[in-house]
Amino acid sequence: MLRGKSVVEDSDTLLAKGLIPIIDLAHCGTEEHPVKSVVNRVGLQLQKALPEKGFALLVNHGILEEKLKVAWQHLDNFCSLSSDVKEHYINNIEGYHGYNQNEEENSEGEHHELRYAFNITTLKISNVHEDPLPGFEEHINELAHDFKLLAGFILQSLAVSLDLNQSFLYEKHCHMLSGDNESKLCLLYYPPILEDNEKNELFKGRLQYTYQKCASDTPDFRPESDCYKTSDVSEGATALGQQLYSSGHIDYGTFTLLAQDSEGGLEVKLPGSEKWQRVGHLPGSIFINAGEMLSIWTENRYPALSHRVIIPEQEHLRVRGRHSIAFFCHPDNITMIDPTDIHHNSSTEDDLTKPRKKHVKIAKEKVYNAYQLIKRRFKKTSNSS
Ligand SMILES: O=C(O)CCC(=O)C(=O)O
Ligand SMILES: [Fe+2]
Repeated sequence: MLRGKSVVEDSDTLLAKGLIPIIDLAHCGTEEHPVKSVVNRVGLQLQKALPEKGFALLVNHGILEEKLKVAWQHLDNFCSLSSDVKEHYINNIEGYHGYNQNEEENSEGEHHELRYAFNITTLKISNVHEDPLPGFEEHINELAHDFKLLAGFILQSLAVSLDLNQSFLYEKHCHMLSGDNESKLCLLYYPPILEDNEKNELFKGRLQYTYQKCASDTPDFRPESDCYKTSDVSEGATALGQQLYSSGHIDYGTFTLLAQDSEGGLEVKLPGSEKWQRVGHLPGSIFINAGEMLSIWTENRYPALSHRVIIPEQEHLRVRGRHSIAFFCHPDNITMIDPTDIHHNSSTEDDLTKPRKKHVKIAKEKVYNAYQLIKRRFKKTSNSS
């Protein structure tokens, strides 16, 4: 048994309690012709969901579950390649594109993968050889494109939700997956956690899924020190965090879209709360959460969601590991993340009646562009770890 285990019943999840905003994207149109009424309705739903919960579940988003499953199958095939073949895909050549090696040595000098991550940062690069992985590149590129389109739609609704011109945010993210923009699609596989064998116990002790070095050869902008927060330690996670796949963190972009293959222990802290709560799994849905840049842009009107992934208590879930796909939506690098932009471009009554003093105060604060914010965050993270 894993130490400190506390079984969360299915009925204990936010989903089962009916506390998750579910946003239906059916009939939303195409990228060139989004259906205005759906854009507006989704905008209204985001306007309520993001301040209150920091996240929502998207359904009927147009990305077929089958397509996600095929991507995970491809990732599994990739993971089972020998280390020397995998090495060809390590992402140190073209920025962060490609395979993120993340292995840890146990006390006997054996290497174990903690998390496999394959990133798609641009749709142009062709660094996946067809040979050992037929169809892999075509499939993941198509999937990355689908996520980009979905993000594009959400950006338009998000702008509407902030009383901005519909294209305001969309235009500031127009280089997603094409350079000068830190957005990426990340295919993730966390190998199963086995237990009850002495060696493995030792391995688990060093496992440090909490201490996510998952992108150790690339900037992983998450606050690593978070894994030692007492709130992570409470409610079933041990001090070393053996029960966490991913420690408590916020994402740094505008928002993240996350698909999961099953109930894999995703937990969130609702805005204003210090309590970790299990989300629950709605098959086929995509989880959307606000990132740090959106919270800066909106002066915390849409707070960045704290989340983590805990290793499921249920043996049958644990032994099959976890697959997920995250699309980190970032503004173009040169975009100034300036809250006054949102004020100036919006025309709500509230905005018009806001005291002038407030604007003066905002104007005085230093404004960074998206790239500078990422660098600053990275610097902070590496200083604290
Ligand atoms: O793997 C997951 O499902 C979550 C990953 C995550 O939150 C992240 O990489 O930022
Ligand atoms: Fe995250």
